[in-house]
Amino acid sequence: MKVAEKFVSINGEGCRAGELALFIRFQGCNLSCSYCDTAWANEATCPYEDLSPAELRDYAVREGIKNITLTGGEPLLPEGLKELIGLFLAEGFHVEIETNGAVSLAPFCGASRPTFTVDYKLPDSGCEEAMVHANFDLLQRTDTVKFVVSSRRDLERAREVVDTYGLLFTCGVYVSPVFGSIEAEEIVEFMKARRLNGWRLQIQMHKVIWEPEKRGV
Ligand SMILES: C[S@@+](CC[C@H](N)C(=O)[O-])C[C@H]1O[C@@H](n2cnc3c(N)ncnc32)[C@H](O)[C@@H]1O
Ligand SMILES: Nc1nc2[nH]cc(C(=O)O)c2c(=O)[nH]1
Ligand code: SF4
Ligand SMILES: [Mg+2]
Repeated sequence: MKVAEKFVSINGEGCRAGELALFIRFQGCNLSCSYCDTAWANEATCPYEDLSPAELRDYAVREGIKNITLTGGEPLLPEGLKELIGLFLAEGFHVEIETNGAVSLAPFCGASRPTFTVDYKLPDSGCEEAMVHANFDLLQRTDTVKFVVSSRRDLERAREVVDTYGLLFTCGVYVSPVFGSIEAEEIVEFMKARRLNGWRLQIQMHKVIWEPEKRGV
């Protein structure tokens, strides 16, 4: 499996934000979002370590961090992912997957499954047409749909998607600014004006703690 970077940090996003997590970032992605902050990991020329699922399991056991976040790139693409998830779950790790909404979750939703944070790519990302809406039927209370917004237009579309698919009844709903593109205050005003109960604003904590471009944190 092509691993672009692996590191221990605090999780800057998601339902376990602020907790320690071990990150595995896979190389390669099937989308090209306008705002992607890890475009470097999507390049075919990006240096990577080639590690087997068993090697990654052994690495995680050595590190001794209970939360594992699989990200990328797009983490649902690499061959061997199902095996890797199985090995991590068998060791008792909490496995969270940050996925882009453009890959079916179905193969990874057996009896024992990871937690998913599914991005819904909004109009300003340029990738909305790739969204797999059937994924919404597979989500559980412990999963999250995350909307990364750049504009008022994105916010309006996020609201439409949440209502159309009844997301507040099935999973968590998070909204997060494209870093530097929209003021968090504008998102809060939108939430207040529309009385968006149950929505949760999230700021990428690692970009506040470290330089926004810093890797490995
Ligand atoms: C780099 S992506 C990797 C996982 C997967 N490809 C995805 O898009 O969910 C991890 C998370 O970072 C978010 N992200 C990427 N660039 C961002 C930016 N400039 N500002 C805020 N969030 C960003 C994505 O929307 C996604 O939720
Ligand atoms: N600290 C930290 N937390 C994160 N949570 C999700 C991340 C990601 O890039 O998917 C990320 C990341 O890159 N760094
Ligand atoms: S799907 Fe994720 S990794 Fe791929 S381009 Fe979009 S934000 Fe970047
Ligand atoms: Mg990131």
